[in-house]
Amino acid sequence: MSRAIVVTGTDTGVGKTVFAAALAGALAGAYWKPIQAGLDDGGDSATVAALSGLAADCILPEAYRLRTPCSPHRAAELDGLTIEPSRLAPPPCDRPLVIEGAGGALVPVTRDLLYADLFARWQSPVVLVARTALGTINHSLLSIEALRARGIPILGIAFVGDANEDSEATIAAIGGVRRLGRLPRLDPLDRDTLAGAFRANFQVADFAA
Ligand SMILES: Nc1ncnc2c1ncn2[C@@H]1O[C@H](COP(=O)(O)OP(=O)(O)OP(=O)(O)O)[C@@H](O)[C@H]1O
Ligand SMILES: C[C@H](N)[C@H](N)CCCCCC(=O)O
Ligand SMILES: [Mg+2]
Repeated sequence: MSRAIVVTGTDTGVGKTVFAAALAGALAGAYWKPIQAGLDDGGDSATVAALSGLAADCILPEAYRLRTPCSPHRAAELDGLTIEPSRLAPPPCDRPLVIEGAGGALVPVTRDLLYADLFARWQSPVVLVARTALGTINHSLLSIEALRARGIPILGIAFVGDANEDSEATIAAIGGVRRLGRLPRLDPLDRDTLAGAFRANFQVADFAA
């Protein structure tokens, strides 16, 4: 398999999907959401398809598509399904594969498996996506500690939101992680504005093998 990069976050709704779309597009890569919980808006894969400009065959099919927008372990139970961890190995792909979790790193996949446990198995570099808003220092440092405790390689932290120079620098310094960049709030948010913002605020080489 070619290189995979895992995108996790400090919380749900922090901007993982938007960041993943920008990254996958910039790398001319592929995208995989192993478990989609909540199908009303087509799910994160549909968002990435729209925002990245990648061809449909670069959006790999989810292993599980669950109806309820909640933690995957519970969404699976509500759908009467058992999530089989062996189906959650990254699929073969000849492009850089961007893999998005769900919520934060300690979200349960099943009642005895967390996303972070999967990341530890995969040993692919992880990008932590974090808000810049108040509260992010604590959420980011907790997430970094949880990843480190499991021996997960951290590529760096990507911020989303308005600039908050001190919080961003404080997290990078205390957490001992690289600040990869910050995606500003985009209005409108579309394929062109996202690609431009990624180019302006991140170095693609930081994500290359
Ligand atoms: N840079 C941005 N500019 C404007 N809107 C953004 C930006 N980043 C994220 N958003 C918006 O914030 C919301 C949450 O973002 P997103 O879906 O990427 O979060 P997530 O971390 O992937 O959540 P989940 O845990 O559900 O997968 C979405 O409505 C998205 O369009
Ligand atoms: C439904 C949501 N958009 C995500 N797909 C799943 C978020 C799970 C969060 C669980 C939690 O931390 O309480
Ligand atoms: Mg998402």
